Amino acid sequence: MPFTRRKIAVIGAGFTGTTCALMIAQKELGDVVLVDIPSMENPTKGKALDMLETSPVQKFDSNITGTSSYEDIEGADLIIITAGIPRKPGMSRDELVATNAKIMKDVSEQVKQYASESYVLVLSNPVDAMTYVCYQTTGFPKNRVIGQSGVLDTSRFNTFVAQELGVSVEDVTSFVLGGHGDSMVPLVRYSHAGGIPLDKLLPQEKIEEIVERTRKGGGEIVHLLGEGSAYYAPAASLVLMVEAILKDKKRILPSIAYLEGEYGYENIYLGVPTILGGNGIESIIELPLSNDEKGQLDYSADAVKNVMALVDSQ
Ligand SMILES: NC(=O)C1=CN([C@@H]2O[C@H](COP(=O)(O)OP(=O)(O)OC[C@H]3O[C@@H](n4cnc5c(N)ncnc54)[C@H](O)[C@@H]3O)[C@@H](O)[C@H]2O)C=CC1
Ligand SMILES: O=C([O-])CC(=O)C(=O)O
Repeated sequence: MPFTRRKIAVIGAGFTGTTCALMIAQKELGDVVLVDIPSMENPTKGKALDMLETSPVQKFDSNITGTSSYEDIEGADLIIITAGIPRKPGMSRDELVATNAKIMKDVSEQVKQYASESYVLVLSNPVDAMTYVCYQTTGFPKNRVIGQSGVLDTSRFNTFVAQELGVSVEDVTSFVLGGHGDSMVPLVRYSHAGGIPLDKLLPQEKIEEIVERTRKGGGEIVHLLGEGSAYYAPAASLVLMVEAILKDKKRILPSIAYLEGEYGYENIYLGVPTILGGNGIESIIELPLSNDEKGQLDYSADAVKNVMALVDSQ
């Protein structure tokens, strides 16, 4: 059998979707099909063509097409769902739940119909609950329905740490657990720069400032933009996860995963450390947590459960 190219569908051709599509093509991870609603068909085709026309300059051979027809995602290996509305300044992500749950359900039905073997990465907010909607609607196994939050939240944390220390971002590693909201749990105890624990390098109050800024990192960008929300770092985070899966890299990355007993939680999608590889979420890593860390994670899990209950009651 000849080798074939990977097919990656990006649903939602807005800021995050298009940025992600271009990054995927630049890395030649596969051919990209960008999908949006019928009234956006021409702009979606136009964005795809414009991106494709960068390929001779940027030297990539991935194809990029735009469509509003779900038949075009037929047989996709991987689906990225960014469809939905972003929040406005002053809003929480959870306030998007009613509108975006409907969109997520519609999109997930199409994914189930046309790409039943695909791996799905969800970005739309409130992302923990939207990943749950996608899981329920597609009926796909839990290792194939994955949400993105922790790679982005960790990237923000690492950015602030590197800035504060005046060192390379490449040397900073950390973990952020929990829901993608202001109650997320940056795990300072598991954060290092050059292998040195963070609390040996920065005073406690500086670390607390960074934790707080990370928790509100999405809101900081929403406020600065005035309209819409972050898209460069979210798209880059998605692409890291795409690469981990399509190249079977077995990366240790935070993912929003369906928990069935891990960390003491049942039937909830929550951000936890995972091994991401060719089979999606291949396993969940259970880190030992202090009482304080577990208390913070419980609080965050409760916040996610409340939003999941809203989608269950819709
Ligand atoms: N989980 C995370 O870390 C992050 C989540 N987000 C979320 O991602 C979502 C998208 O954000 P942006 O791309 O900035 O928004 P955007 O408004 O630029 O793009 C969303 C696109 O979805 C499309 N859309 C709406 N309904 C659709 C449907 N039924 N089928 C296909 N497409 C549909 C819209 O026409 C629009 O083009 C938002 O909900 C935002 O809050 C954004 C950044 C980070
Ligand atoms: O803040 C938002 O609404 C978008 C998002 O999830 C993020 O940038 O973390």
